[in-house]
Amino acid sequence: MPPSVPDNFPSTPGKVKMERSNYFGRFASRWHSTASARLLSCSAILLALTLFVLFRMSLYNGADQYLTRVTPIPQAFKPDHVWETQVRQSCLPKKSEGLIVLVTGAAGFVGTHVSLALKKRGDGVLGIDNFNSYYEVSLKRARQELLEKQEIFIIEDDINNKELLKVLFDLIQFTHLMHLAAQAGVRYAMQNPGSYVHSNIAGFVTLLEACKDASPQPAIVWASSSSVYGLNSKVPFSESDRTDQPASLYAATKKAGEEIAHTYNHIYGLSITGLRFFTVYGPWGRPDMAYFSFTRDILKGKPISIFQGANKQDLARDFTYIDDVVKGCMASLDTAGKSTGSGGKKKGPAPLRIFNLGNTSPVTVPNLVSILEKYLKVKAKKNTIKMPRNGDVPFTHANVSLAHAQLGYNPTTNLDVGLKRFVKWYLSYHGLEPSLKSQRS
Ligand SMILES: O=C(O)[C@H]1O[C@H](OP(=O)(O)OP(=O)(O)OC[C@H]2O[C@@H](n3ccc(=O)[nH]c3=O)[C@H](O)[C@@H]2O)[C@H](O)[C@@H](O)[C@@H]1O
Repeated sequence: MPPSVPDNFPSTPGKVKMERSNYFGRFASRWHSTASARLLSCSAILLALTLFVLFRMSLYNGADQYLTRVTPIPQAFKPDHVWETQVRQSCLPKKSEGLIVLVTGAAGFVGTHVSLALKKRGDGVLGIDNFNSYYEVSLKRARQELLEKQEIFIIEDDINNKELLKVLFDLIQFTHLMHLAAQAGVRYAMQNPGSYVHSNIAGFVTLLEACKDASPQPAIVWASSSSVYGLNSKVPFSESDRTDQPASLYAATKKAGEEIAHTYNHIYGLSITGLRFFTVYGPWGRPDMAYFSFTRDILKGKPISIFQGANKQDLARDFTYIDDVVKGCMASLDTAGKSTGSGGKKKGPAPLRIFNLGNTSPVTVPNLVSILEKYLKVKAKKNTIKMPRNGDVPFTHANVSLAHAQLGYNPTTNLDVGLKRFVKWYLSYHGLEPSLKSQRS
């Protein structure tokens, strides 16, 4: 709606305005002297009014479209008995002193693996995921099936639904929030920037608001990203290195998350641990990532593009295997100190931590492709092209000594071993190797 102008709104004083009104006065009085002129001026006013209304409507619709896509209005949430029972059962720990963890992005790659690991050791786990179509929803559904087999319930909703979160936090006293829901992908940020703001910033704040209001407040562990190091050229990347040069909007939203975490820790006493993941890969992985899309294209005989940096330098990533990352996540949950506030009030200082979870040995993209060729037993059709200016960084390399000292984090899977396991899963999942089909279940 156009903003209404109050009656007492001061008009711009001065000479120009006076002259304009006099001119229009004289002009109008001449025209209004005949009936036909009066008719003409009425039609002109009507036409102008119609055009103005149409113009405002088009503006409003445009904005509204944007708002509904990026910030859906929270739906009134009314839980029923069946829903409550599913939630309570899923949250029930199977061991004494078990954690009660809300996992966001539970149908995602890391979310699925962490949920299963928690459940396996007897913790209570509840998932939430909006099942968006950034990549194949069928893969997310297949992951959900895996979780359901282990009696893990996933609520299908958006983390921005604060009414749902209120009901949930009133119903269950979560000991921990494992926040893995995010708009991932470095390069997609140029196509759909709004989705990064929606999930990685607005969604995170909505969750933190729910956590700070809870009594007792849960401890929070969440996924930041190695991309926050951006154009940092000091290697390996340490947590104390500069992170003020993000190269993509994705990286900028993750960096914003780290600053937001500081604020909620400072004001409300929330215990918050951020984990900077380094290009996590493995079975049940993300189809938008290079190792996954290369596998698909190599098997289809389609050419793949290998990006190169300045001076034809190969790009390199500190590819980190999913099982190592899961261990880092579990250790972060186990060592997270308690939040100190309750009902929105801070009672004392709480831990605020940040850790690199990488592999410590970067591998170039051409090397990654060679390993895939070996296990797929197919030669790739390679196009080597200059890295597009789309937010990529030339290399990543983690220093994990802090995570090692405080979490006992110790990555043990190299890229060769990890990709062998990935290829085995990929072929089995897609029914490309009948003998492996039985292992899928
Ligand atoms: O660790 C991280 O912080 C990030 O890791 C990955 O981002 P990225 O490292 O770009 O992973 P891929 O998209 O799998 O790309 C890996 C490498 O392959 C290169 N690549 C990608 C695609 C392609 O067609 N060709 C190509 O050479 C990329 O430039 C990059 O060097 C994830 O996609 C992010 O969500 C995550 O936060």
